[in-house]
Amino acid sequence: MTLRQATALRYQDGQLQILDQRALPGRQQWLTVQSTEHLVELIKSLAIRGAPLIGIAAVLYLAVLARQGLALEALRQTSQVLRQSRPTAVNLMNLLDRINPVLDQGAEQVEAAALALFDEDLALCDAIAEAGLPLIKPGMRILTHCNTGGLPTAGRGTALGIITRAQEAGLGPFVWVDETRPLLQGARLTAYELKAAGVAHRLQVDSAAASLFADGQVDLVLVGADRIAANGDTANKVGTLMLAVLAKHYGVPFYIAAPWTTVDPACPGAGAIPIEDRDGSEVCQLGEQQLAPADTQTYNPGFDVTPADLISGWVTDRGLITDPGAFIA
Ligand SMILES: CSC[C@H]1O[C@H](OP(=O)(O)O)[C@H](O)[C@@H]1O
Repeated sequence: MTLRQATALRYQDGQLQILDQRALPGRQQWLTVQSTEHLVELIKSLAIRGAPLIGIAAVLYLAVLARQGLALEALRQTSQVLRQSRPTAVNLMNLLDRINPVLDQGAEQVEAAALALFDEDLALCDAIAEAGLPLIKPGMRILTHCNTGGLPTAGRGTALGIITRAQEAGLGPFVWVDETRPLLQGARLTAYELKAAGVAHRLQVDSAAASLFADGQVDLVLVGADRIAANGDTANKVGTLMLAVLAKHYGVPFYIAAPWTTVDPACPGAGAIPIEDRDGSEVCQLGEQQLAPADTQTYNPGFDVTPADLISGWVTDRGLITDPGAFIA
């Protein structure tokens, strides 16, 4: 049985479908991946998004091509093309590195390897939720950024997976949701997921976070990651570093939640993490509405890097890590 169903991805018998996250929360639009070029466009445009899910979509699409009988050299070239689709989230590279060695072993082996990577991420999400649960005290007010639930993973998510696990445990967490400009993953996706999970939350513009800290309204910051370097420096959605500095200043614990597939032991630290420089139209427009003159020069990094010394700990599938030395190979 090859069916695999995640919140935003479905694979069965050589067909890969994705829930277009650009259309959420207004429209539930499922798309069938038509070609490598189509998949790259879906990843680049964040129809498919989230460090774990990008990698899972890539390896499952190699299974689609292998079942179609694509030649080995073409499979290898496709793997290289997919590797370039988004440079920061290392899960993509880590998962491709794990399926590349079996590309010459036939469609059945390629598909089995891809499905195993899907199943692994689902289990990693559950392990992260259990490892993070002890951090959550009853009624805790948690601030989160971007979106880290079931939408960007094969399972229940990373940071949001811990929060919904705490909800299931009756701890009644409250979540401050950063809207997360410019693509609004918080407003569009995290609020959508928390509402579905019955978790109390309020949405704020990113720049309102500072006053929440100043007013003593935040007990914990819990966010995801796209790449954890060997020294613990951690890349995540732009705006995360600002929260880490605020948390340090106001004495609030700041935790990262991520599977070990987000760790890059070959990356020495912040300066070596490639940060995606995204199109300025994302800043100058809001959907079809022009906010700034179209030719306005912009600065639109997709991510920023929080230095390890601003991070209280990393919740991973291998447990709660507080020593950044744990990420060295
Ligand atoms: C569990 S998703 C991890 C990570 O990915 C998101 O980035 P994007 O929405 O650009 O794919 C965000 O940085 C999350 O924290």
